Amino acid sequence: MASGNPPRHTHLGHELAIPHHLLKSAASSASLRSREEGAFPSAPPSVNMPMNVETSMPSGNVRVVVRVRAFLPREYEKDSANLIEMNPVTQETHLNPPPPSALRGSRNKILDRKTFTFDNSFWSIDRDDPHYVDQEDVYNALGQEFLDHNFQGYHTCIFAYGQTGAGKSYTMMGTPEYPGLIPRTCRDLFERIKANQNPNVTFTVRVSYFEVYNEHVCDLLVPRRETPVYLKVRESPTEGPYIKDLTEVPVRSIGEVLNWMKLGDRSRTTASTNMNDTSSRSHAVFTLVLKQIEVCDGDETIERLARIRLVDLAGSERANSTGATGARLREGSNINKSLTTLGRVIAALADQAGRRPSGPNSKRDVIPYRDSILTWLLKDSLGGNSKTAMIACISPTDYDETLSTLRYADQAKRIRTRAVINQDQISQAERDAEIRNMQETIRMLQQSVSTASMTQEQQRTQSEQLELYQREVHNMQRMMEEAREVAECKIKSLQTQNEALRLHLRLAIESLKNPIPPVELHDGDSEYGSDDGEDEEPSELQTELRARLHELLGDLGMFRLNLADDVARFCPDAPRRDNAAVAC
Ligand SMILES: Nc1ncnc2c1ncn2[C@@H]1O[C@H](COP(=O)(O)OP(=O)(O)OP(=O)(O)O)[C@@H](O)[C@H]1O
Repeated sequence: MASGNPPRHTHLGHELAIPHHLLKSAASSASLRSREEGAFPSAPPSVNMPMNVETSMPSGNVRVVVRVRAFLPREYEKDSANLIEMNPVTQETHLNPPPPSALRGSRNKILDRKTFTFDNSFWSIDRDDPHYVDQEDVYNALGQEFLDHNFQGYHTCIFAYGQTGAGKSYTMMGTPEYPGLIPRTCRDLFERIKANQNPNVTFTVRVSYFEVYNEHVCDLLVPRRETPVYLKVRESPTEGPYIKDLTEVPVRSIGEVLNWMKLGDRSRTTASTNMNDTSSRSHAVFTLVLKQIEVCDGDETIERLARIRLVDLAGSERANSTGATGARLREGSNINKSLTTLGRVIAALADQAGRRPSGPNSKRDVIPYRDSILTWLLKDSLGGNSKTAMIACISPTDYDETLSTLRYADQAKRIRTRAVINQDQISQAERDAEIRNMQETIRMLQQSVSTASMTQEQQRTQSEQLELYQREVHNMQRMMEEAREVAECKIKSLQTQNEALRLHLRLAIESLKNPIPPVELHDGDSEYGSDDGEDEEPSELQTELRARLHELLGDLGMFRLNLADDVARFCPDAPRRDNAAVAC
């Protein structure tokens, strides 16, 4: 939108031409300006980030890991066989066919041993195994690296996929005893912020939490009501799909995030099925937005923005194994519908990535994001501006479901996203001007909506347009507010420094007017010393006091030298004194 002919907005059956500069500013303001991946040489030293961010993720590809969970009591009871093998060196995952005794009577298809290779194969079956991967290991292998990307200004998304009861919620959320990736990410985020040494950088964190249940979006950070409130999904040309009126709360500590997380978890839709006592019946999306504002010289600020999206999908399931009927069955079919759409989106993206780079006129496939709310909301994470990872969770005992999950994951490996650093460097004056331009655009749109007899369709389009602009202005105002707060802090600290300098100078001038006479210290000169102490050893206290006195006199000498320097710098007309004379 920023170049070429200005797009025209339909108005009253004619076209309403919005001045080009207004459109340009509106388009560029809502999303932070981005740099191409790799263009940003290294993280600023202010951010607690390894200088050499080591990444095993090939540039742009979705990172795919697989995790096999421990046996559950019901699997022990049935004496189920373990079908999974993993090679910690090659990261291969092997799926073996079940023993003939475990095959259902009618089954006559021959099952093969299947092998897949992922970025990581996490073995979480037996805690006593030397290669056992616990919650911390998963975080260290994946979460840490993704948080590094966030501090660099990249959006990221980690989502857990797998059949019901395969360990998605355990991996993402975990238990109080074994916290998962989400609480660990939050903790590490605040620890890194606390460790930041650069006083010019300030951090703000906001959190939101929603679920997609039966193709409806519910805000998990507002208390549940009798009649559920469903939120609408909208799409902005600059931000992509977003949820209108979703609660986003600022958080200042890990304690605050955990409280919100608990509140959200209590509102989440879960139910007991044959496969899982606390089965998630919805897709839950936990999002943190990290903003870093660095105040530079003048009124310029650099802002880096990262969205950290952590998704616990509902489990894919077969109706006969979950034993679902009624509402559970309807939930299940909706869950499967959105997961099937997710599968189609992944397949289309993988297919697109597998083809040779297309020429300027070649047609790109339409990716069916809009076929489900889940895929529409994850559009950016799956095929856009995000570094993305998929954790495929598998059970060690179910051949068919595990094979389907592994195939899904294998396809996801081929997807390439286009992550960019979301960074904006702009002065307050420029931003003020942009806001004024956008407000002007809104005023024109308001006029066009209210003045004339438009068809309902035109009115709807105009209103949507208006809503988008208003959201953009709101975002800009919030950014300005944050930048202003940071600048005010900086000004306060400069004022304090200024005060200190003034005091220093006043002392300097006073010292010039009333010079302190040089003091000479002789070893015997102390009210604590002895007069005839020639042959008497000084006490420990005396030695200590003498040393301290020497130290103080040394400091005094330095102080006087500094004063003389300051006087020479700040009061060049004052009578000059010999430095050597003022120093002791
Ligand atoms: N790595 C693991 N180690 C030990 N127990 C695990 C592990 N992963 C999962 N579990 C246990 O397995 C059970 C099912 O796990 P979880 O609820 O995470 O599955 P899920 O994939 O989220 O299922 P659903 O899709 O139905 O919500 C839980 O009792 C959980 O504690």
